[in-house]
Amino acid sequence: MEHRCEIPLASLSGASKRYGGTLALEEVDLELRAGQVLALLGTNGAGKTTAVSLLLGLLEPDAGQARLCGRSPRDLAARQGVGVMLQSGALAPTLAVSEHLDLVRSYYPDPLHVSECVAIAGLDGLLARRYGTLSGGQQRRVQFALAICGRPRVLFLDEPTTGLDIEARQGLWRGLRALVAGGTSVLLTTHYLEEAEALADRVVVLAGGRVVAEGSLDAVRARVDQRRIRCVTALDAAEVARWPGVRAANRDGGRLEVVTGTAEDVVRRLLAADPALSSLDVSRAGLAEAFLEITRDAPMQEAA
Ligand SMILES: Nc1ncnc2c1ncn2[C@@H]1O[C@H](COP(=O)(O)OP(=O)(O)OP(=O)(O)O)[C@@H](O)[C@H]1O
Repeated sequence: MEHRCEIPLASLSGASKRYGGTLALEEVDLELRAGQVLALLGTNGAGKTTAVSLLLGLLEPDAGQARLCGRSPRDLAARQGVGVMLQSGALAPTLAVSEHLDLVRSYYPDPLHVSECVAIAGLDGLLARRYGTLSGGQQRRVQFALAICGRPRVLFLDEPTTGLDIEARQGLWRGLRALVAGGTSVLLTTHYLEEAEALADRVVVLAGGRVVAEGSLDAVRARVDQRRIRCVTALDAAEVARWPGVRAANRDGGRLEVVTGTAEDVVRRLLAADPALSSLDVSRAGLAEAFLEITRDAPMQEAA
């Protein structure tokens, strides 16, 4: 592999960024290491795009530091081998998809073959189409192809599957997994929690410009370690919701669904309270619940 760079491939240390009265990022630390897929999760306005912009040198931090391959992100050498797909991917509408691909491929010494780009990004039948005539989802796939066509060592994807239908989203995930298997490291931002669950080794959860959780998917889940209990019972949901350790209890037809951090205690109490209880199922709550739990108490910070 040519010129390997220092790890971490991308990092923020103590990075803060303010837009006028809004503190968009406050003392954020994060690292993307070789071989990783890091998902930056957060609700609208959490600071994800700002973090990516700092890492790419599109913005300068007010305090702290951004590094790309151990260098300033504004250093051309740092940006070599980096592929980028931002949210606002304005491309010439009158050029054909194949012309866009040829143009961007020409910037790189060893680009992917057009057929590889088509296969990875799902561009079958689109090469001859003018970019401006494509649907939003098709345009997103072209932007993805342009981000990967230079065989990037590091790929930044800012909400790559926003606007894609389920099939297209899963197609992009397959393409991304193929790249990762080939050695590409990825930092992606997403609102889609299942996207982080499907792709990422590590997650950083941002809320109000601060990192509120960081680690492996399992570690982030363990941080809130919740279980979902489902069962068929006549017990009253409102009453169960008041039991110690119960975060939520809701009824869905004949089934009761309980979210709790103390599953064993709650199961014991459910069985004692209703000997006729049946169809008991206990599962680990998904990242969605963990994420909501973590971000609930971290509102956006506005300066006075
Ligand atoms: N150019 C700007 N001028 C003023 N405020 C900005 C600017 N860009 C972002 N902000 C504010 O900074 C905060 C963080 O925005 P950012 O775009 O980084 O969040 P995000 O997590 O990417 O959100 P989304 O998921 O909606 O894209 C928000 O409150 C946003 O309104």
